[in-house]
Amino acid sequence: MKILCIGAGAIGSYIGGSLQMAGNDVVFIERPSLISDLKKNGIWIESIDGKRHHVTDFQVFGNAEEALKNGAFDFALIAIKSFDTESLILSLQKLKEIFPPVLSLQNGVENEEKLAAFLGEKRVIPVSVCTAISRGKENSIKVEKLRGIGIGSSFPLSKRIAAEFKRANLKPKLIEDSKGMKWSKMISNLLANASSAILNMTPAEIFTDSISYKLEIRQLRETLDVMRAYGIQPVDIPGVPIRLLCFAVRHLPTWIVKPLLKKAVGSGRGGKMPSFYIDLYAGRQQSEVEFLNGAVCRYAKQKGIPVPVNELYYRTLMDMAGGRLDKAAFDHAPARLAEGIS
Ligand SMILES: NC(=O)C1=CN([C@@H]2O[C@H](COP(=O)(O)OP(=O)(O)OC[C@H]3O[C@@H](n4cnc5c(N)ncnc54)[C@H](OP(=O)(O)O)[C@@H]3O)[C@@H](O)[C@H]2O)C=CC1
Ligand SMILES: CC(C)(CO)C(=O)C(=O)O
Repeated sequence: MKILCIGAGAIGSYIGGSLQMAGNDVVFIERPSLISDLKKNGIWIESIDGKRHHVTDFQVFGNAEEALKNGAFDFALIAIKSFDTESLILSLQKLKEIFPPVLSLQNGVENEEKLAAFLGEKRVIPVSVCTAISRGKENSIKVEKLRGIGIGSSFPLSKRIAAEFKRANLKPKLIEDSKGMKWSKMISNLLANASSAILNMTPAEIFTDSISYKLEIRQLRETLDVMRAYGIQPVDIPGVPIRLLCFAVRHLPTWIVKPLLKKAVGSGRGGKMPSFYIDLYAGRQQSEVEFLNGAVCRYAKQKGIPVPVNELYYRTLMDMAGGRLDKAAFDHAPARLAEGIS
C-alpha cells in the first residue's frame, strides 16, 4: 500500500518504518531540519529481540503538498504529538479534497474529533498504540515493550490496514468500540505520568508513597466518573486488562489494587520513563498533559463533575513545562503537592 506518515519520531519511525520494511511504499513528512539526515542515514529500529533493522529507500518531504504531488496515498498515519494536531490541520487546508483517510496514532481523546471536523468522520480511523517506543540518537528508536495496536474496526479500510499491520509484526487488534478504546488507552497513559514528572519520582516510587498513591487512585476514579457521565465503557486494549483495572479501582480496597496498577505501569512502558517526564526533562515547553488530564477536565466541566486531582496535575505540569513554575517546586514532595487540591 502507499502510505503517508506525518512525523518520523518514535511512533512514526516504528510504524512507518515497519510498514516500509514489510514491502509497503511509505513516504514521510518531517520538520525541514531532520530531512537531510533521514535521507542520508535512514531509520534504525531495534526490535524487541534486540535485533537492529535499517530502514532505507523511503522518500521524505517537508510538507504534505510536496508529498501529494507524487500521487495518491491509501492512507496517512498521524504520528505527531497532540499539541501539534491543530497546526497540522491548518497546514492541510488546501489539500482537504485530495487528502487520504487518516489513522490518528496519537494519545488523547480529542484528535479524532478535530481531524473529523476537517476531513469528515468516515475518513478518520482511531488507533491506540499500546507498544512502548523510545527515541534514541541519530534516527534510532527502540521497542521497549511489544503489546500491540488497537484499530477501530468499523471503517471500510480497517480490515485491510489490520492485515498490513499484521504482516509488519505490529500486532494489530480490531476493536469495535473505538471511543471506549481511546479513553481506555488514556487511562493507561494517566497512570503515574503527570505525578512522575511533577514529583521527579519513578512510577515505582509514586506507588510506594502513600500520599502520591492516593492521588493516583483519585485521578483514576475521577476519570471513570467522567467516562460514566458520557456513557463511555472501558475496553480491553492490547496488553492491558483495562476493564479489570477499572473495576478494581472503583470497587476494591486500594491495597488490593496496588499490585494490579504496578503491573500495568511496569509492564506497559518497559524500561521507559513516562512520556510527560521525558518531555519535561528534555526541556520541551509543551506537554501532552494538556490533552490527557486536560481533556478529563474539559469533559468534566461540561457535566459539572468535580475532578480536583486531574486539575491539580494539569495546572501544575502546564506551569512547569511553560517555565512559570520551577521544576524543583515539588521534587519528591507529594504532601506539598496534595495541599494544592482545591
Ligand atoms: N512513544 C511511545 O511509546 C508512544 C507514543 N504515542 C503517541 O504517539 C504520538 C507521537 O509520539 P512520539 O512519536 O513519541 O513523538 P515524537 O516527538 O518522538 O515524534 C513526533 C515527530 O513529529 C514531528 N512533527 C511535529 N509536527 C509535525 C508536522 N506538522 N509535520 C511533520 N512532522 C512533525 C516532531 O518534530 P518536533 O519534535 O520538532 O516538533 C517529531 O520529530 C503522541 O501522541 C504520543 O502520545 C502513543 C503510544 C506510544
Ligand atoms: C508507552 C505507552 C504505550 C504507555 O502507555 C505510551 O502511550 C506512551 O509512552 O506515550
